[in-house]
Amino acid sequence: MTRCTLIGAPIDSGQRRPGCLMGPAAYRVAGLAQAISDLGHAVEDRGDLALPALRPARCPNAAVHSLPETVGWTEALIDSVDDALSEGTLPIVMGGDHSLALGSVAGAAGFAARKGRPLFVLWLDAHSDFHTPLTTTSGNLHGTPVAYITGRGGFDAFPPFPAPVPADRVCLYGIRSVDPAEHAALIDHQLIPVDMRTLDEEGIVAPLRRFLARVRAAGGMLHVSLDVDFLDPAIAPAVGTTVPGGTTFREAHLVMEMLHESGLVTSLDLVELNPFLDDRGMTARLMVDLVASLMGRKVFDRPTRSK
Ligand SMILES: NC(=[NH2+])NCCC[C@H](N)C(=O)O
Ligand SMILES: [Mn+2]
Ligand SMILES: [Mn+2]
Repeated sequence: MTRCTLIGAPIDSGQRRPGCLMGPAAYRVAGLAQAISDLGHAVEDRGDLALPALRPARCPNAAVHSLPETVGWTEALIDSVDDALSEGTLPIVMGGDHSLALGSVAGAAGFAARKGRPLFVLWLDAHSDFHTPLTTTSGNLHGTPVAYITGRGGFDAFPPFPAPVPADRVCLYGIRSVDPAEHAALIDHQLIPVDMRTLDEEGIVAPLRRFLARVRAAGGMLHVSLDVDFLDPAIAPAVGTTVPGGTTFREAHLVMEMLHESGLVTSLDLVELNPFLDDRGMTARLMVDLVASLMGRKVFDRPTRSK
Protein backbone atom coordinates (compact mmCIF):
# COMPACT_ATOMS: atom_id res chain seq x y z
CA MET A 1 0.00 0.00 0.00
CA THR A 2 1.34 3.38 -1.04
CA ARG A 3 0.08 6.70 0.23
CA CYS A 4 -0.38 9.10 -2.70
CA THR A 5 -0.78 12.85 -2.62
CA LEU A 6 -2.51 14.39 -5.62
CA ILE A 7 -1.37 17.94 -6.31
CA GLY A 8 -3.31 19.97 -8.87
CA ALA A 9 -1.06 22.29 -10.89
CA PRO A 10 -3.34 24.28 -13.22
CA ILE A 11 -0.49 25.78 -15.24
CA ASP A 12 -0.74 27.19 -18.75
CA SER A 13 2.05 29.73 -18.70
CA GLY A 14 4.89 27.51 -19.98
CA GLN A 15 3.50 27.55 -23.51
CA ARG A 16 1.04 29.55 -25.59
CA ARG A 17 -1.98 27.37 -26.21
CA PRO A 18 -4.61 27.78 -23.52
CA GLY A 19 -6.12 24.66 -22.00
CA CYS A 20 -3.54 22.82 -19.87
CA LEU A 21 -4.90 24.62 -16.80
CA MET A 22 -7.96 22.38 -17.13
CA GLY A 23 -5.74 19.31 -16.74
CA PRO A 24 -6.28 18.75 -12.99
CA ALA A 25 -10.06 18.97 -13.44
CA ALA A 26 -9.93 16.47 -16.30
CA TYR A 27 -7.92 13.98 -14.21
CA ARG A 28 -10.49 14.28 -11.44
CA VAL A 29 -13.38 13.77 -13.86
CA ALA A 30 -11.57 10.79 -15.39
CA GLY A 31 -11.38 9.22 -11.92
CA LEU A 32 -7.67 9.34 -11.07
CA ALA A 33 -8.14 9.14 -7.28
CA GLN A 34 -10.62 6.26 -7.57
CA ALA A 35 -8.38 4.31 -9.94
CA ILE A 36 -5.54 4.52 -7.42
CA SER A 37 -7.65 3.68 -4.36
CA ASP A 38 -9.25 0.74 -6.22
CA LEU A 39 -5.75 -0.76 -6.29
CA GLY A 40 -5.61 -0.66 -2.49
CA HIS A 41 -3.64 2.54 -2.02
CA ALA A 42 -4.47 5.58 0.08
CA VAL A 43 -5.04 8.80 -1.86
CA GLU A 44 -5.33 12.35 -0.67
CA ASP A 45 -6.25 15.07 -3.17
CA ARG A 46 -4.80 18.34 -1.89
CA GLY A 47 -6.73 20.39 -4.45
CA ASP A 48 -5.12 22.87 -6.81
CA LEU A 49 -2.09 24.98 -6.03
CA ALA A 50 -2.51 28.75 -6.18
CA LEU A 51 -0.07 31.07 -7.92
CA PRO A 52 1.78 33.11 -5.26
CA ALA A 53 2.10 36.91 -5.52
CA LEU A 54 4.33 37.64 -8.50
CA ARG A 55 7.70 39.33 -8.30
CA PRO A 56 9.22 41.03 -11.32
CA ALA A 57 11.62 38.80 -13.24
CA ARG A 58 13.56 39.54 -16.38
CA CYS A 59 15.39 37.53 -18.99
CA PRO A 60 17.80 38.80 -21.66
CA ASN A 61 16.06 36.62 -24.24
CA ALA A 62 13.09 38.70 -25.44
CA ALA A 63 11.28 35.60 -26.74
CA VAL A 64 10.71 34.32 -23.20
CA HIS A 65 7.20 34.96 -21.92
CA SER A 66 5.42 34.50 -18.58
CA LEU A 67 8.66 34.40 -16.59
CA PRO A 68 7.25 35.77 -13.29
CA GLU A 69 4.34 33.29 -13.43
CA THR A 70 6.66 30.39 -14.16
CA VAL A 71 8.97 31.36 -11.29
CA GLY A 72 5.92 31.65 -9.00
CA TRP A 73 4.60 28.21 -9.93
CA THR A 74 8.10 26.78 -9.53
CA GLU A 75 8.28 28.05 -5.95
CA ALA A 76 4.81 26.70 -5.14
CA LEU A 77 5.65 23.27 -6.55
CA ILE A 78 9.00 23.00 -4.79
CA ASP A 79 7.22 23.35 -1.45
CA SER A 80 4.27 21.10 -2.16
CA VAL A 81 6.32 18.23 -3.62
CA ASP A 82 8.90 18.47 -0.84
CA ASP A 83 6.07 18.49 1.76
CA ALA A 84 4.37 15.45 0.24
CA LEU A 85 7.68 13.53 0.20
CA SER A 86 8.50 14.62 3.75
CA GLU A 87 5.16 13.18 4.87
CA GLY A 88 6.21 9.85 3.41
CA THR A 89 3.79 9.98 0.47
CA LEU A 90 4.18 9.67 -3.29
CA PRO A 91 3.40 13.05 -4.85
CA ILE A 92 1.48 12.88 -8.14
CA VAL A 93 1.40 16.28 -9.79
CA MET A 94 -1.58 16.72 -12.10
CA GLY A 95 -0.56 19.32 -14.70
CA GLY A 96 -0.49 21.69 -16.18
CA ASP A 97 2.17 22.11 -18.86
CA HIS A 98 5.69 20.72 -18.48
CA SER A 99 7.05 23.93 -16.92
CA LEU A 100 5.66 22.52 -13.66
CA ALA A 101 8.59 20.07 -13.63
CA LEU A 102 10.92 23.00 -12.91
CA GLY A 103 9.36 22.97 -9.46
CA SER A 104 8.38 19.35 -8.94
CA VAL A 105 11.86 18.00 -9.70
CA ALA A 106 13.49 20.77 -7.64
CA GLY A 107 11.25 19.78 -4.73
CA ALA A 108 12.20 16.13 -5.11
CA ALA A 109 15.91 17.06 -5.45
CA GLY A 110 15.84 19.12 -2.25
CA PHE A 111 14.25 16.24 -0.38
CA ALA A 112 16.68 13.68 -1.83
CA ALA A 113 19.66 15.87 -0.91
CA ARG A 114 18.48 16.11 2.72
CA LYS A 115 18.13 12.33 2.82
CA GLY A 116 21.56 11.86 1.24
CA ARG A 117 20.07 9.83 -1.62
CA PRO A 118 20.82 10.36 -5.32
CA LEU A 119 17.85 11.47 -7.42
CA PHE A 120 17.28 9.96 -10.87
CA VAL A 121 14.83 11.37 -13.42
CA LEU A 122 12.94 9.42 -16.10
CA TRP A 123 11.66 11.89 -18.72
CA LEU A 124 8.96 10.26 -20.87
CA ASP A 125 8.51 12.73 -23.70
CA ALA A 126 8.69 13.40 -27.44
CA HIS A 127 10.92 16.37 -26.54
CA SER A 128 14.20 16.72 -24.70
CA ASP A 129 13.11 19.98 -23.00
CA PHE A 130 16.79 20.90 -22.75
CA HIS A 131 16.62 24.58 -23.67
CA THR A 132 17.70 27.22 -21.21
CA PRO A 133 15.77 30.51 -21.03
CA LEU A 134 18.66 31.92 -23.08
CA THR A 135 18.48 29.40 -25.94
CA THR A 136 14.74 28.87 -26.42
CA THR A 137 13.46 30.36 -29.66
CA SER A 138 9.79 29.66 -28.95
CA GLY A 139 10.10 31.39 -25.58
CA ASN A 140 7.99 28.59 -24.07
CA LEU A 141 9.52 27.63 -20.75
CA HIS A 142 7.94 24.17 -20.80
CA GLY A 143 10.87 23.36 -23.11
CA THR A 144 13.47 24.04 -20.37
CA PRO A 145 13.10 21.87 -17.23
CA VAL A 146 15.75 19.28 -18.10
CA ALA A 147 18.31 22.08 -18.40
CA TYR A 148 17.33 23.43 -14.98
CA ILE A 149 17.42 19.98 -13.40
CA THR A 150 20.93 19.30 -14.69
CA GLY A 151 22.23 22.63 -13.46
CA ARG A 152 22.69 24.50 -16.75
CA GLY A 153 22.97 28.31 -16.57
CA GLY A 154 20.43 30.90 -17.64
CA PHE A 155 17.96 30.31 -14.81
CA ASP A 156 18.96 33.38 -12.75
CA ALA A 157 15.33 34.34 -12.11
CA PHE A 158 14.59 30.92 -10.56
CA PRO A 159 15.44 29.52 -7.14
CA PRO A 160 18.90 27.93 -7.34
CA PHE A 161 18.39 24.26 -8.18
CA PRO A 162 19.14 22.18 -5.06
CA ALA A 163 21.78 19.56 -5.83
CA PRO A 164 21.68 19.51 -9.65
CA VAL A 165 21.13 16.05 -11.11
CA PRO A 166 24.16 14.85 -13.11
CA ALA A 167 23.20 14.29 -16.75
CA ASP A 168 23.93 10.56 -16.46
CA ARG A 169 21.13 10.24 -13.91
CA VAL A 170 18.58 11.64 -16.36
CA CYS A 171 16.98 9.25 -18.85
CA LEU A 172 15.17 10.94 -21.75
CA TYR A 173 12.82 8.30 -23.18
CA GLY A 174 10.72 8.34 -26.35
CA ILE A 175 12.42 11.44 -27.79
CA ARG A 176 11.76 12.43 -31.42
CA SER A 177 11.82 16.24 -31.55
CA VAL A 178 14.96 18.11 -30.55
CA ASP A 179 15.80 21.70 -31.55
CA PRO A 180 19.32 22.43 -32.89
CA ALA A 181 20.46 24.31 -29.75
CA GLU A 182 19.20 21.47 -27.57
CA HIS A 183 20.95 18.90 -29.72
CA ALA A 184 24.29 20.68 -29.39
CA ALA A 185 23.83 20.98 -25.62
CA LEU A 186 22.85 17.31 -25.27
CA ILE A 187 26.10 16.31 -26.99
CA ASP A 188 28.01 18.74 -24.80
CA HIS A 189 26.57 17.17 -21.66
CA GLN A 190 26.94 13.63 -22.98
CA LEU A 191 23.24 13.20 -22.41
CA ILE A 192 22.24 10.59 -24.97
CA PRO A 193 18.46 10.36 -25.28
CA VAL A 194 16.75 7.01 -25.65
CA ASP A 195 15.07 8.22 -28.81
CA MET A 196 12.30 6.52 -30.78
CA ARG A 197 14.82 5.11 -33.24
CA THR A 198 16.59 3.36 -30.37
CA LEU A 199 13.27 2.08 -29.04
CA ASP A 200 12.36 0.79 -32.51
CA GLU A 201 15.62 -1.13 -32.67
CA GLU A 202 16.00 -2.31 -29.08
CA GLY A 203 12.39 -2.47 -27.99
CA ILE A 204 10.80 -0.56 -25.13
CA VAL A 205 12.09 -2.86 -22.38
CA ALA A 206 15.88 -3.17 -22.58
CA PRO A 207 16.93 0.50 -22.21
CA LEU A 208 14.50 1.01 -19.33
CA ARG A 209 15.74 -2.13 -17.57
CA ARG A 210 19.30 -0.85 -17.80
CA PHE A 211 18.33 2.52 -16.33
CA LEU A 212 16.26 1.03 -13.50
CA ALA A 213 19.14 -1.30 -12.60
CA ARG A 214 21.36 1.75 -12.18
CA VAL A 215 18.77 3.51 -9.99
CA ARG A 216 18.49 0.42 -7.80
CA ALA A 217 22.24 -0.11 -7.52
CA ALA A 218 22.68 3.50 -6.40
CA GLY A 219 19.87 3.32 -3.83
CA GLY A 220 18.32 6.22 -5.72
CA MET A 221 15.00 7.99 -5.64
CA LEU A 222 13.22 8.12 -8.99
CA HIS A 223 11.14 11.00 -10.31
CA VAL A 224 9.05 10.15 -13.39
CA SER A 225 7.84 12.98 -15.60
CA LEU A 226 5.19 11.75 -18.06
CA ASP A 227 4.44 14.13 -20.94
CA VAL A 228 1.26 13.24 -22.88
CA ASP A 229 3.21 13.58 -26.13
CA PHE A 230 5.33 10.54 -25.14
CA LEU A 231 2.29 8.72 -26.52
CA ASP A 232 1.43 8.54 -30.18
CA PRO A 233 -1.01 11.33 -31.09
CA ALA A 234 -3.38 8.73 -32.56
CA ILE A 235 -4.13 7.44 -29.06
CA ALA A 236 -3.48 10.70 -27.16
CA PRO A 237 -4.65 13.71 -29.17
CA ALA A 238 -5.09 16.11 -26.24
CA VAL A 239 -1.72 17.83 -26.37
CA GLY A 240 -0.53 21.04 -28.03
CA THR A 241 2.83 19.69 -29.19
CA THR A 242 2.01 16.45 -31.00
CA VAL A 243 4.78 14.63 -32.83
CA PRO A 244 3.94 11.54 -34.90
CA GLY A 245 5.67 8.26 -34.17
CA GLY A 246 5.13 8.06 -30.41
CA THR A 247 4.74 5.07 -28.15
CA THR A 248 1.82 2.70 -28.53
CA PHE A 249 -0.79 1.79 -25.93
CA ARG A 250 1.03 -1.38 -24.91
CA GLU A 251 4.53 0.15 -24.99
CA ALA A 252 3.42 2.90 -22.63
CA HIS A 253 1.64 0.47 -20.33
CA LEU A 254 4.66 -1.83 -20.32
CA VAL A 255 6.82 1.07 -19.16
CA MET A 256 4.35 1.71 -16.34
CA GLU A 257 4.13 -1.98 -15.39
CA MET A 258 7.92 -2.22 -15.24
CA LEU A 259 8.07 0.92 -13.11
CA HIS A 260 5.55 -0.62 -10.73
CA GLU A 261 7.52 -3.86 -10.46
CA SER A 262 10.71 -1.91 -9.82
CA GLY A 263 9.23 -0.32 -6.71
CA LEU A 264 11.57 2.61 -7.33
CA VAL A 265 9.24 5.49 -8.25
CA THR A 266 9.10 8.17 -5.56
CA SER A 267 7.36 11.05 -7.40
CA LEU A 268 5.39 11.52 -10.62
CA ASP A 269 4.31 14.35 -12.95
CA LEU A 270 1.44 14.09 -15.42
CA VAL A 271 1.98 16.95 -17.85
CA GLU A 272 0.78 18.65 -21.04
CA LEU A 273 -2.76 17.27 -21.04
CA ASN A 274 -4.91 19.89 -22.79
CA PRO A 275 -8.50 18.74 -22.24
CA PHE A 276 -9.72 21.38 -24.71
CA LEU A 277 -8.08 19.34 -27.49
CA ASP A 278 -9.32 15.96 -26.29
CA ASP A 279 -11.67 13.59 -28.06
CA ARG A 280 -14.39 12.67 -25.55
CA GLY A 281 -11.86 12.38 -22.74
CA MET A 282 -9.87 9.59 -24.38
CA THR A 283 -6.48 11.10 -23.51
CA ALA A 284 -7.40 11.91 -19.92
CA ARG A 285 -8.71 8.37 -19.50
CA LEU A 286 -5.59 6.86 -21.03
CA MET A 287 -3.38 8.87 -18.67
CA VAL A 288 -5.43 7.65 -15.69
CA ASP A 289 -5.13 4.11 -17.02
CA LEU A 290 -1.35 4.50 -17.26
CA VAL A 291 -1.18 5.69 -13.65
CA ALA A 292 -3.19 2.60 -12.69
CA SER A 293 -0.56 0.40 -14.36
CA LEU A 294 2.15 2.31 -12.51
CA MET A 295 0.30 1.66 -9.26
CA GLY A 296 -0.03 -2.05 -9.81
CA ARG A 297 -2.82 -2.86 -12.26
CA LYS A 298 -1.84 -5.97 -14.23
CA VAL A 299 -2.36 -6.78 -17.88
CA PHE A 300 -5.02 -9.39 -16.96
CA ASP A 301 -7.02 -6.87 -14.92
CA ARG A 302 -8.85 -5.49 -17.96
CA PRO A 303 -12.56 -5.83 -18.33
CA THR A 304 -13.98 -7.04 -21.65
CA ARG A 305 -16.80 -4.84 -22.79
CA SER A 306 -19.55 -6.61 -24.67
CA LYS A 307 -20.90 -4.49 -27.52
N1 LIG B 1 7.11 20.06 -22.81
C1 LIG B 1 6.95 20.18 -24.11
N2 LIG B 1 5.90 19.73 -24.73
N3 LIG B 1 7.93 20.82 -24.76
C2 LIG B 1 7.90 21.08 -26.16
C3 LIG B 1 9.05 21.95 -26.53
C4 LIG B 1 9.08 22.20 -27.99
C5 LIG B 1 10.26 23.03 -28.48
N4 LIG B 1 11.51 22.35 -28.29
C6 LIG B 1 10.29 24.37 -27.77
O1 LIG B 1 11.19 24.61 -26.99
O2 LIG B 1 9.43 25.19 -27.96
MN1 LIG C 1 7.83 17.90 -22.22
MN1 LIG D 1 6.72 17.00 -25.07
